[in-house]
Order: sequence, then structure tokens, then C-alpha cells
Amino acid sequence: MTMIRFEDVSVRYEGAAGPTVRGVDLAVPEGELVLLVGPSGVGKSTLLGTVSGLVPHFTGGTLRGRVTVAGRDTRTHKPRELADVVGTVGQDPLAHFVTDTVEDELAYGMESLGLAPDVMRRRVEETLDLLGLADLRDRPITTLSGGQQQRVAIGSVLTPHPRVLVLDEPTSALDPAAAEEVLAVLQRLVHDLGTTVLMAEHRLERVVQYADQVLLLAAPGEPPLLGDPAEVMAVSPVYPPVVDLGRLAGVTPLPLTVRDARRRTAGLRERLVGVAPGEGRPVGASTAEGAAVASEPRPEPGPAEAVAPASGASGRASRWRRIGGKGRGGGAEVTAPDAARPDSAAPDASDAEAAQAGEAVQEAAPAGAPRAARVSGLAVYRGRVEALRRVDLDVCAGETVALMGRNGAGKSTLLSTLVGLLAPTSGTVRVGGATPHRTTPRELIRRVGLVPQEPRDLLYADTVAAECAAADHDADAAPGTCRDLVAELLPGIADDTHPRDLSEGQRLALALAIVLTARPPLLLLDEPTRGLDYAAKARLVTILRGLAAEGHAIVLATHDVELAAELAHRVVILAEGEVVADGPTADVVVSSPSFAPQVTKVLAPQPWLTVTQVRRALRAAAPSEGEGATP
Ligand SMILES: Nc1ncnc2c1ncn2[C@@H]1O[C@H](COP(=O)(O)OP(=O)(O)OP(=O)(O)O)[C@@H](O)[C@H]1O
Ligand SMILES: Nc1ncnc2c1ncn2[C@@H]1O[C@H](COP(=O)(O)OP(=O)(O)OP(=O)(O)O)[C@@H](O)[C@H]1O
Repeated sequence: MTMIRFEDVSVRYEGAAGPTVRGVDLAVPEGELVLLVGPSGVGKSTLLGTVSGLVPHFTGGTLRGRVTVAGRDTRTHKPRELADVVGTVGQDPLAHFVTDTVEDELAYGMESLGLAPDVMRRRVEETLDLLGLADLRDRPITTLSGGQQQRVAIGSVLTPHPRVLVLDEPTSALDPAAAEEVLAVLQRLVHDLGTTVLMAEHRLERVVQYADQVLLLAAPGEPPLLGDPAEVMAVSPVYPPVVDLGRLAGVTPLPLTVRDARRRTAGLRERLVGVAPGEGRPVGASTAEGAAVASEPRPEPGPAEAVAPASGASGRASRWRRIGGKGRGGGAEVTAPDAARPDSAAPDASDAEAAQAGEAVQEAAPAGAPRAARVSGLAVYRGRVEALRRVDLDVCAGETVALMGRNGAGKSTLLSTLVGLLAPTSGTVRVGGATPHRTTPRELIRRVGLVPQEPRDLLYADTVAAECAAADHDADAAPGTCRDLVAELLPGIADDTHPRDLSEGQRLALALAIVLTARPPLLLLDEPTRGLDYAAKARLVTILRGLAAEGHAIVLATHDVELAAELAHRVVILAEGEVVADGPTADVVVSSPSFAPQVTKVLAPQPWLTVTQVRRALRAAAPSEGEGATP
């Protein structure tokens, strides 16, 4: 039986040059999990919105054609009138929470449907266990970490047992283990209860193996393709590392799981015997590209004038950014690597430059580089929660550190402490020689910049162009700097778009560009690949490598094991507020089942991390081989 039917559906937003989605004419059968894939901004959320009824009721725009769910037309039924059939989780859970605490939120949907109290009680308990939320049941939702919030959002649509689930990147803020748990739960609903799931996701390495069918939106306005996952992956512009590896090895049908790939790429493994991954480490080449992109000379900004009040622990990143930009005149300012130089005890910056200039030495942190940040004996309480304890961490100029760990482990807390949004409860934090929470924002902006987990926190102008102009002004950068960065990260974003109307990936690209405009010596990124497609991720990697090569220190909190493998020199794993592992990326991730990237799992025990590495090694070993493979 058909559960969701699209009949010649198109959606056009006001002011857009053409329809965002067009020619959608297909049916999703009951009891299937259909995965919606495609590049950032292609219209995935829009299409999901037509099913949940949010498009056009809440987003504006014009819907043509017809979408029916369980026979109900979503245009004539308001989202409320679909609530008993469709459960929706959007990309920004915080925007949709209706109650204050975890338990209330889980019960809310059932209350509105008038379920019996004993049923509600039982389902709340079940869901708390299923999603690992039992310890958080009484917590105010606003005090939860990003991943904890996402779990609550998912739990709250599961409790009413809807027949259809519409999920927009439901694992984007989840740690790898939690993502697997959630996907296993969804699969069980599909298999045991016949629930129909329509889910958009960028991290295909996490989800493609659960899909019964894949629905591909390849380009804006192009009609979609629905079909068998392996067949769609063969023509899709977005695909996970196992598929990339399968393409490289010429395997058909393409492998979708690590297990599949292990079995069918034995030949590839043989060709790699005796080849050292280091030889294929992409750092050298990509760094050069990145440096060219990011090494525009920075205009010399002026001396400090008005000293703005410190943002303090409660200040939002946005205020901090704006305040930091106010009242600049002309005069000297420390440039990036110098500002990163902390105390006199640190080695000279020229050592670092020498180390970075040296060929692909980036497997390890650049030796002898000056320190960009030092955290010692740090503990941070948030309310009654001890979010960090006994944390020691040094980050050097030119080094990229991935901060990983379960949801709620303390990653965002550590980043917030490094930008002075939170004060240490005990211990010390020094960034570029300053103590962040005691430093005025306008001083701090020269030392450290944070791209927050929710990019919206940085945005409040009315248009993309105005955001970019403000960022250039704040950072004393040449006009157009920020706009160019946006275009480089994600082409095709219109100047006059309201940031609110950007897709998730577009909004992140904008926030990243704003922070990168100031070229802070210490750059912090909280989950920087949410909503980004693989191509945008690759461009981000190039830009960040370029910045690292110039001496910027980068710390990124991420659940994206593929990103960490590609980019980080070093991985630090936090667990319950403590550092439990800290070492070179290959050492830390290869030994961890949760944090190992797909290529590592497929090619173990050989220590490969990324397809790029493998591809380059094959080319180096036999220059004619691998040339015909995907670029
Ligand atoms: N309410 C709106 N008004 C105007 N334009 C919009 C609106 N919502 C989305 N758009 C535009 O429609 C296009 C598709 O956006 P959508 O969010 O559907 O993409 P997406 O594929 O989900 O992207 P991502 O992968 O980044 O989440 C984008 O260019 C976006 O700027
Ligand atoms: N305002 C707050 N009040 C009380 N506890 C809080 C507050 N903010 C965060 N916490 C708790 O502090 C701990 C660390 O949260 P943090 O956001 O640093 O985790 P995280 O590692 O970034 O998680 P995620 O991967 O989910 O983003 C979590 O247990 C969280 O619930």
C-alpha cells in the first residue's frame, strides 16, 4: 500500500528564480525506509516539508501538484490535522520544543492526541530507555547538549507511534554510537510495526545501509530519482566513503556497508600491501591549494579605541563578535601567528614556520610550534553538572585538533570556555597569552573565533550581503572578503536571501565565512559539517588545511569521523568531562571501533584513513592506475 504519494509536485518560494523542487511524481510504500539524499540546498527539507505540511503552511511559497499521506492531502490538512499520522523532526529541534523538560516533551504529542495516561506513562518510560535519556528525564531542555536535544526531539515523535516519520538529518548532532542506536530503533519500527520513514541525511556512511530505497535530488529543480540504494549510489553526486572505495576498486554492484566492502575489495587490499599510507597523505598538495585560497594579505587594522564591556559567561557569541568589531581605528595589530604566540617560554614562531614549510610533516603536530592555547586542570560546572574536570590540553599554532566523544561529554563546554563564554570553575585557560573570560571581546576577537553549533546564533542581519558586510567591517577585512568565502564554501547563495530562509548547510557556510573573515589565530568550530554535503565538506577541509598551514590553530568538536580522519593531526576524546585519549589521529581512531572511519574498517589491519589517501597511493604506485577513477 502507498503511504506517501507525490503527484507532479513542485514548490516555488517567493522571489526565487524557479521552483526549488519540480516534477516530483512518485510513491513511498508503507513500511519502507526511504532515504532522501542530495547536495546542500537542493531542496531536501523542502520536499520533507510538503509531507509534514510545513510547506507551504509555515514556510510560504507555492506548492503545485498534490502530496497525500495515508490518503490525506497535506495542503488541505494543516500540520496539526496530520499529527496523528505524521511525526516530524526538523533540523533545528530547539525551535520546535513546546515544553520545558525532557519528560514533558516526550509526553506532549501523546497528550495532544488524547492518549490514556497509563499508555502515555509506559511509552515515556520505554522511550527514555530506548534513547538513553533516563538520567536526563527531569532536565530543562535548554540545559541539554546539542545531541541530547536531538535525541529528545526524536523521542518526542516516537511516543505517539505515528504511521509515518519524516526526519530531517536526525543524526546530525549525534555521536557515532548514538546514531547507530537511533537508526536501529527506526529500523525496528519499520520492520516490526510497518512504520514508513522518509529521512534526509548527509552522512550517508551512517544511514545508507538501512535504506530500502534511496530518493536522489541531484540538482535544484531536477526531477528526483527513486530506486535501489546501490543503483542510485552509482549515479549519485553524493556518496559515502565505502561507495567511493567501491568505485575506485571497480566493484559492481557498489558496496553499501563496511562488511560488504571488506568482502569485495580484497584485490584493492592486495594492491596496497607494502604501500605506506603516509605516502598518500593528501596534506601537502591540498595545503598548497588551501593556502592559495586563504592567504590574501590581511589589511592592517587600527589601534583600539572604545573598549567594549566583556561579554561574560552569559554573552552570546553573536554579541561578542559584534562588540569585538566596534570602535576600530587605524594602527598596528598583531597578525595571526604572532597573536597566537603566548608567553616568552614558547619557542619562536619561525620554528613553527619551518616545521610547517617542511614537506608533508602534518601527520604529527608541527614540532616546536608556539602554543595557541593552554588548558590546565580545568573544571567547569554548568548548574549542578560537572561538565569538565581535570582537563589538560595544549594546542599549538598550525595544529588541527578534533575533539570527539559521546553526546554530553563536554566538547561544546570546552570550546565555550576557550572563547570566554564560560568561566572555569577551577584550573586555568590561556589563549594567545590572555585569559578568555577576563578579556574584553574586542581584544579576544584577535585571538580566537568560534563557529557555534547553532550557526543561527551568529546571524542577525536581514540579508546574506548585510551579514557579510558587517563581518568585513568587524574584522577590518577588505570589503568582499566574507562574501568570497561564502561563495567558495557553497556557491549559489543569493545576496538578498534572508539568513532565516537559507538551508541548514547554507547557513553554516555563512557562519563559517563570517568567523573566517577575522582570521583568528585560534579557530574553534562546533560540529562544522552539519548540513554540509561531501563537496562542501571537501572545500571546508581545503580551507581549514590552508589556515593550519599558515599557522592558525584549529580545534573542532565533531562527530564526523570521516572529517576527523581527513583533517585532524590529533584527536582528543572526552568522556564524561575528562580527556580519555589524546594522540595522533591515526593512533586514536584506528584503535577505536566508534571513531574509526569507514576506510579504516574496510582496509584493517592496514592503517588507511581516507579514500583520498588510498587513491593517491595507488596513483603514486602505478601512475596510470586509478586515473580513470572518480576525481
Ligand atoms: N522559506 C523559504 N523561503 C525562501 N527560500 C527558501 C525557504 N526555505 C528554503 N529556501 C531555499 O530553497 C532552497 C532549498 O532549501 P532546503 O532547505 O530545502 O535544502 P536542503 O536540500 O534541505 O539543504 P541542506 O542539505 O543544506 O539542509 C535553498 O536555496 C533555500 O535557500
Ligand atoms: N546550561 C546547562 N546547565 C546544566 N547542564 C548543562 C548546561 N549546558 C550543558 N550542560 C550539560 O553539560 C554536559 C556537557 O555538555 P556539552 O554541550 O559540553 O556536551 P557536548 O560534548 O558538546 O555534547 P554534544 O555532542 O551533544 O554536542 C552535558 O551533560 C550537558 O547536559
